[in-house]
Amino acid sequence: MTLIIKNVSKKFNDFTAVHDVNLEVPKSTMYGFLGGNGAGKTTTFRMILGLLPKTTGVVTFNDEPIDYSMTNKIGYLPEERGLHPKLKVWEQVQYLAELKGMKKKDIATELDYWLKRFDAFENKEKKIEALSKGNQQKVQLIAAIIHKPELLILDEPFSGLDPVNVELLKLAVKDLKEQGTTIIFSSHRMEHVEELCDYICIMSKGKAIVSGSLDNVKDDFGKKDIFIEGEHDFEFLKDFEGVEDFKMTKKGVKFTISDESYAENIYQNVTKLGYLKRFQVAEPSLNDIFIAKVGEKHE
Ligand SMILES: Nc1ncnc2c1ncn2[C@@H]1O[C@H](COP(=O)(O)OP(=O)(O)OP(=O)(O)O)[C@@H](O)[C@H]1O
Repeated sequence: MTLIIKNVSKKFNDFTAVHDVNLEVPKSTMYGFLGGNGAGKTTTFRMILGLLPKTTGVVTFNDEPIDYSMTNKIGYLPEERGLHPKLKVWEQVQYLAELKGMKKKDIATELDYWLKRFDAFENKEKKIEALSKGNQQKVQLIAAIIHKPELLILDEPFSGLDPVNVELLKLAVKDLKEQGTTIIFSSHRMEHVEELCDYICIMSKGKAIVSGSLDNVKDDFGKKDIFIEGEHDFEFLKDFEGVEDFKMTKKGVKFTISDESYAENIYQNVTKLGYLKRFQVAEPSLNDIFIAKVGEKHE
């Protein structure tokens, strides 16, 4: 395991913002953090980075505690974007990259590469304050990745980006992962996490209530979605054993079964009706899991 988070907790006065979080993040994987507002994601990230005093627990990266000596190996996109409004884009990135130990010549080459890749090369000479919010975010993101970090932590990297830029960013993080970077990011958008991540953690009220590989999380959840489409009345399926969350759709029905073993009986009954355009047993979506888990009580 590259990053190990053991028994990590943080209190702000009497309020427990993060409670006993334990996670293992393998090298060169993407780990997605989901959770409602105030769930504890940013606090966890800040603890991983050693930015919060008076925390309990242990965080190691490649078997060493994370401290200042590791700064060149780590990239961080904080939730609160912190760029200097009066600096030009290249000056800002150069300043931050030099702090990470890069040489001016390498910074210039890498900056041009990333600005072009993020379709923002024309902003190189502009002041930060003259850029839109999304374009400022791209600059901060470049500053987080320009030194090719081994560990990259991105706090809501997709927020505020238009769909074209979301795609550019997705491709970039996928490439970084392929090249060996271990990436953690938070998002409120389930579909981004579902598409990109090998591992997920759902936080609720400071606790990691679900964590592990996406496949295991889906298997453990157990439930499956069934989609049926055709020109028949499917209403009778509502009363079948194991059927939950029954919903009529424009083309048929969608519901959940509490275990895949219920699918066969449903299939046999529904095929008696005649031609079907669709009968699909699908993995639960992350959205289904999130709603089911975060909706439950976690004491
Ligand atoms: N410096 C602080 N002092 C007091 N309370 C804090 C501090 N920082 C965070 N908190 C509290 O800790 C809890 C967790 O906050 P955190 O920012 O980690 O949540 P989050 O999951 O990142 O939320 P969001 O999705 O809204 O960004 C919240 O209730 C927040 O108000």
